[in-house]
Amino acid sequence: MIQLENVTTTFGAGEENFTAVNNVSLKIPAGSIHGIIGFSGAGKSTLLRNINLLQRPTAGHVFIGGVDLTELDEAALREQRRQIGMIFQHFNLLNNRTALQNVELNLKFAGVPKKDRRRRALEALDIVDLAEKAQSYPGQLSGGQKQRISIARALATEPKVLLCDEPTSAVDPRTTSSVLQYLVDINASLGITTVLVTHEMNVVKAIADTVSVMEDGSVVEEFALDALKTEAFVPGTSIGRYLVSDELKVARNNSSQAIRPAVFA
Ligand SMILES: Nc1ncnc2c1ncn2[C@@H]1O[C@H](COP(=O)(O)OP(=O)(O)OP(=O)(O)O)[C@@H](O)[C@H]1O
Repeated sequence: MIQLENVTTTFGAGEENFTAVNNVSLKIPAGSIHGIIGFSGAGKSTLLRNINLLQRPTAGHVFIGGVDLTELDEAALREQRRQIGMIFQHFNLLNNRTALQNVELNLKFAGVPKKDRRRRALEALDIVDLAEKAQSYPGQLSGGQKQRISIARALATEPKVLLCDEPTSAVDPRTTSSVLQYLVDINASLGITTVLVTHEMNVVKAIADTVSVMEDGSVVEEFALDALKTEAFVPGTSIGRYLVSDELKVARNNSSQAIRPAVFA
């Protein structure tokens, strides 16, 4: 179980300070998939990075499996972080290393003995069906393949928690489905608790069990995705209602006529 208790993250100091995450408390059951959704700037990525203390909260506590990460010294925190994998929107692969070397490097950072690294890296690449691309460099791979390599890199250390920061924002819709399918299959087969940040409700609807809606640094609403499937369910906040309605909202007004080039008149 992941438990956040009154987590606040403030950037800057004095009058220039800005609270990106404001007093968030959250419980995410072990083995579940939890979505964090909201508009740009809502504080989603900061909250996600609070979970592995990549961004240390200014206040509050982060428990994983009952251990309060905020109370640990650096050595103990490094140890705990081995249980937490992370994937990013832009993959964050090293371009001068092969897919295999990218995965192996993460195992090295995690303290896995050299003799075990190759086997474990290949096993992880196999989970995302990319063992045959082990010797390819990131520049030779598609966006979807790069994201699968980064999933393999995260999985290689056998984490209990997988943090995903906009994992499908940089890929096309078909590739989105494939990446999400891997995340769902991995969650089901390995029981990894998955937390996924996105601004797309479709992504949350496709794979999450529960969702937190964020606005201006706060979690304003939480609901189970099963509830969404019942016709009577309506989110309790206006942003929740906005996000679950899938329509693209684009305002057109008459003033746009005024800036039309004469050629279209
Ligand atoms: N290191 C930082 N220093 C100062 N301000 C920051 C820092 N990181 C984030 N912020 C600010 O905190 C707010 C929340 O940022 P965050 O990236 O968490 O939002 P988000 O919901 O993930 O947005 P997006 O969907 O655009 O990625 C933003 O206003 C951002 O400018």
